[in-house]
Amino acid sequence: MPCPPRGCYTQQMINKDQRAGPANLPSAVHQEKLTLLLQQSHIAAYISVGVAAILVAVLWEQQSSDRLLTWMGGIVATASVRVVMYQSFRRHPPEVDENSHREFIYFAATLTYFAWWGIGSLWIMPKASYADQIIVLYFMIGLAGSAVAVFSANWPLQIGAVALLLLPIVSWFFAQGSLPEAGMATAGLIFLLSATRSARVLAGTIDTNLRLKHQLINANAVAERLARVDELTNLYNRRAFNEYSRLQAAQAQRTGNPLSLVLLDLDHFKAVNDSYGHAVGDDVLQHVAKMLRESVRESDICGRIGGEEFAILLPGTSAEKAQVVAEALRRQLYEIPFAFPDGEAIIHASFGVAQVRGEFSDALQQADSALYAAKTAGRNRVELCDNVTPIRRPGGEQSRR
Ligand SMILES: Nc1nc2c(ncn2[C@@H]2O[C@H](COP(=O)(O)OP(=O)(O)OP(=O)(O)O)[C@@H](O)[C@H]2O)c(=O)[nH]1
Repeated sequence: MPCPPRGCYTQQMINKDQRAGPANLPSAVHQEKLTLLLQQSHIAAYISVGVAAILVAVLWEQQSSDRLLTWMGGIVATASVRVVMYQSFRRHPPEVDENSHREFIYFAATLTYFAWWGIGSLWIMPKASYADQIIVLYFMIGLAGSAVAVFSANWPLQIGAVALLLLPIVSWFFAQGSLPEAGMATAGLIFLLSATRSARVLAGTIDTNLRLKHQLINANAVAERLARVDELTNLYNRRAFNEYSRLQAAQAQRTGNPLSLVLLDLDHFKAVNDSYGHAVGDDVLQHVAKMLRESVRESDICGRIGGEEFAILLPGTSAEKAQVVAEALRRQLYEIPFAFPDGEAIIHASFGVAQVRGEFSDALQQADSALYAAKTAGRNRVELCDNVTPIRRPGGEQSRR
């Protein structure tokens, strides 16, 4: 089947739309937050390994090299888990609606990384000098600040990272009991509380923005669908059918492949509405649409182009073959009675067939003439345009809508 134009619905897409509906909003937002988080945090993992190396260099003279290198090894190992997991997410992104255990492992690895930083900082901090303690506290506060920004898409991870980084060192300072250390502890605590508050505000703002974004995406998808699909029958509406058919006609002219058009109009449909009411009339239209959808090829395009008028475009099909298809549809409709409230009755339709040989509008007029000929010849029959003298309906094509 030739590729449909961009933004144009194919029948398969319409069928898929019917099944899928708009994306699940909470899942779509969750997935986007996860993507945002992963994108930011894997670069942050490299940066924080660099920062750890600087801290090791700064403390090299004051602390045992074994201890510093062991701590650095732990930082590299836990950061590597985050990077490897990021690569795995990149290669196999989680589906919307998937409840991913990988996500849990990633969160656990990230929190372990920050716990290693937070608890390890006490282990590598030279306890004898205030200057060294301030240096370590400075590094921890800086890292906590960047964690607020990096994990802004996930509030629990933000708070977890900041708490794991700062709580051990702040508690240790408080436990020392001296005034300078209590001052450093208080400064760290104030930073911890303000970072927690900022984290919450930032995460809330991101959540609201993503929700609005996905609501807009869903609303656009629904509007796009409504503009092209007939709500009652889920077939193409007239505008979309014509648009698609014009493109197919141009393509058929280029490739030389045959293309045909079948129009069908239910017979005496007014009587159905008058006898059973509009709601039953709608049921009949849906019944016919379902039959058409299920009977034609996947590559054929069905549309409801008027009240009780349908059209089918058949790529790769000559008028003679389209006439056979139309005849089969006519018989199928005629042979399967419709269950009306007071019993079964036959629904039938008249068909007009034409081959699209140039402009689609010409073929539409020819098929319409053939359809009119089928109506005037007694209804419930198929006419091929080549067999009928072109007839303009009284009042022209417009008068039927
Ligand atoms: N239930 C329902 N009826 C519709 C809809 N659109 C158009 N109609 C009705 O379709 C009927 C068309 O009537 P006519 O144009 O006289 O055609 P007909 O009765 O089928 O007669 P022939 O085509 O000459 O066989 C009218 O009663 C319209 O109200 C719709 O969406 N739902």
